[in-house]
Amino acid sequence: RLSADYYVKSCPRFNQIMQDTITNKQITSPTTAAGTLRVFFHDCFNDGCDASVLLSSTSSNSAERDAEINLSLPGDAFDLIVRAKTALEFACPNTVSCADILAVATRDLLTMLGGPHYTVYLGRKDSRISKSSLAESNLPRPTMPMSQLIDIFTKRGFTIQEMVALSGAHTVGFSHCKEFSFNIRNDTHYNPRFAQALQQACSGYPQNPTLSVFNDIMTPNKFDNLYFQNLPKGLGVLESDHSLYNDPRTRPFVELYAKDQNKFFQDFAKAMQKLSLYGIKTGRKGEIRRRCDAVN
Ligand code: HEM
Ligand SMILES: [Ca+2]
Ligand SMILES: [Ca+2]
Repeated sequence: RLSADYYVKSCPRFNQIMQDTITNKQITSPTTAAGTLRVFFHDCFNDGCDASVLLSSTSSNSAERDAEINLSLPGDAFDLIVRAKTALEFACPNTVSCADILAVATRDLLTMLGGPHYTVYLGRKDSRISKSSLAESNLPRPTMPMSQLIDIFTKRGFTIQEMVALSGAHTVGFSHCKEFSFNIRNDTHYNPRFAQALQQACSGYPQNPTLSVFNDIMTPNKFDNLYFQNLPKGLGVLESDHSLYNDPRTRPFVELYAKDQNKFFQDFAKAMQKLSLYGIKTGRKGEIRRRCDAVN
């Protein structure tokens, strides 16, 4: 039931409105792209790409967004979706789902950063449920052992290679100091000078929880394969980044993508397209929300 031109008749200006909104937002707030990519991932791994992550909590429900693991999702990503939805509701009311907006925004922002293009099939419906209690168990943590990380992906039908390709998303964006600081001193996988620099950058983090560092120190704002080239040099930020290189199950793919950016782009694009279809709701299993932060 999904199709690439799902809104051609019902909302002919869909692509144009998305493009305009995204370009404007990304130019004024350049951290939007990485933030949106992470929001999309966190939505999809929680019961599918159904915009459940966009719902706000109500007096009777604590929504995913308020789960501890999602508190660091940046406001700019949510703001982008609100802007796109507002413009789309004006042009074609009750037509475009928030889940489709998030999927297209993620793809278009990736392209703006220099990443690969892929077709996003459209026609997703929005969820009516969002539970903060489920978020923690569905999402990977940097402190999890590799077996558990692999489990989270394979349970959802993603191979180990697809997991590594998708982790290449850490070629852009930030990590807050609290996600890795406790670990720098004990983990021998860090390049010693890099460990020192990280410690310095994060020295004030208990008092200042907003302190953060780039995920890819070489090209933090460019979507490329430098993330994979960093890992063998001990220049990964999160413990899970280091593990991708240090675990024999994932290392071959890190080496492959470090050598061959085209292969990384091909595999990443395919895996993102697969992610964008994961657990989606169609027909009566969902709705077209009028506002992305509340059920109808
Ligand atoms: C393999 C398991 C993964 C773990 C343990 C993990 C963990 C994390 C953590 C802890 C952060 C820092 C967030 C912050 O402090 O604000 C982060 C950032 C990020 N992650 Fe992951 N992640 C994983 C996989 C993925 C995947 C599959 C994607 C997308 C396809 C992704 C996209 C991102 C992006 C884009 C950022 C930067 C966000 C920003 O700049 O606002 N991650 N990740
Ligand atoms: Ca979801
Ligand atoms: Ca990069």
